[in-house]
Amino acid sequence: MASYEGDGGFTTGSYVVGSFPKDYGYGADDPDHDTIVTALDSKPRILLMGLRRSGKSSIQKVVFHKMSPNETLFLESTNKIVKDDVSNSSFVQFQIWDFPGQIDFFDPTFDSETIFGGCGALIFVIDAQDDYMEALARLHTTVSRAHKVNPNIKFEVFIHKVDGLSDDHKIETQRDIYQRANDDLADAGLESIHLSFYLTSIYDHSIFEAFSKVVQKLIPQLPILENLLNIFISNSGIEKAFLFDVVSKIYIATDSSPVDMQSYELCCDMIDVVIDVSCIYGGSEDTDNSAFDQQSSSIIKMNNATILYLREVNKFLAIVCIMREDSFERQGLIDYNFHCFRKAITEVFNVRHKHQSPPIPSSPQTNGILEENLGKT
Ligand SMILES: Nc1nc2c(ncn2[C@@H]2O[C@H](COP(=O)(O)OP(=O)(O)OP(=O)(O)O)[C@@H](O)[C@H]2O)c(=O)[nH]1
Repeated sequence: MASYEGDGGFTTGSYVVGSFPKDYGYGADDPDHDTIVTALDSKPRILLMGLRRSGKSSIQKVVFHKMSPNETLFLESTNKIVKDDVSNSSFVQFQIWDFPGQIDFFDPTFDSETIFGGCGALIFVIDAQDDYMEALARLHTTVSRAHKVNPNIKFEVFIHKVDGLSDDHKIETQRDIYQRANDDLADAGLESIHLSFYLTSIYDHSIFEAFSKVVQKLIPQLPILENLLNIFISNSGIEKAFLFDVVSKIYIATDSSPVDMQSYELCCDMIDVVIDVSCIYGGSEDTDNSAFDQQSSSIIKMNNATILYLREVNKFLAIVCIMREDSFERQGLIDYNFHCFRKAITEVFNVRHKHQSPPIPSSPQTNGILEENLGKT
């Protein structure tokens, strides 16, 4: 068990951005972890589709396997469906299926019932640096086919590789793709299908942010998590809090104040720093115990009177909070509230686990306990 309480030394602009170790150093088993692992037992699928070389495999490798963006240059073309179960290493209990670019829906061996049937979200990747007319035609075929089989699928369009475009060009491309894709659907009488669009690149945090939003739509407990985060931050003097899936750096929930990309990036960088420092200095030499566990926490003081505070929620989840330095003077209160928050989260997933059914839509009891406890401190 190790606890890293960093203090000072880090300033905005000078913090180290480390890479996540591939061999993630978790150790002692977390009692809550099994509950949470099985909580999302239905394991919906996320399908990654798009033309050849649009960047599907790169996205999957960068987000879930810590591959550095430059290494994706050497990825070979995918020739068959690659099914990746990320549930062993991540809170995100989904299977990601990476499809070859040249897949043919009219091939009799393509079993659309099975493929689209259990699918939660379909991510269609469009290479924004290339001519996208063919991709739009393929998007239309894919969406109409998938919707016919399973009308509950969420359709997510990643306008990808936007690192090569100027800001104006990005906006213009997004507008054009949005217009054309929706016009095609309207012409086919499918205007009821909703497409969500994201500008993404593996060379910055946009791909993690977009994936976060895709995953959040598939977490039935999201409104409760948001509610708990709102209560937690408003009673603790915290400005913003993200609940992170540590391995993928996807945020599975945040409070209801708007997300500003810079804050998200800062929190992602903090996770990298903490894991790197913990793995180097946190483990004890004579045991296999992990460097990073439930006791781990970190405080980074920035040179603009802002504090980043990270606490481990369980083996997969960490909360990262942003607050003013003076709010942190009451660290005892924040820590106490954090314990209430952690307990409430565990309860939320326990309910799901026990009843094997969707969670209670709002959880007045859980919130009540938390509020009461928060009030007492
Ligand atoms: N500039 C830029 N290049 C990217 C990005 N994402 C992926 N690439 C590059 O795009 C190329 C193709 O990526 P892949 O991930 O192999 O594409 P794919 O869609 O899986 O291709 P298939 O397996 O043939 O269907 C690689 O050289 C990647 O490095 C991005 O965000 N920006």
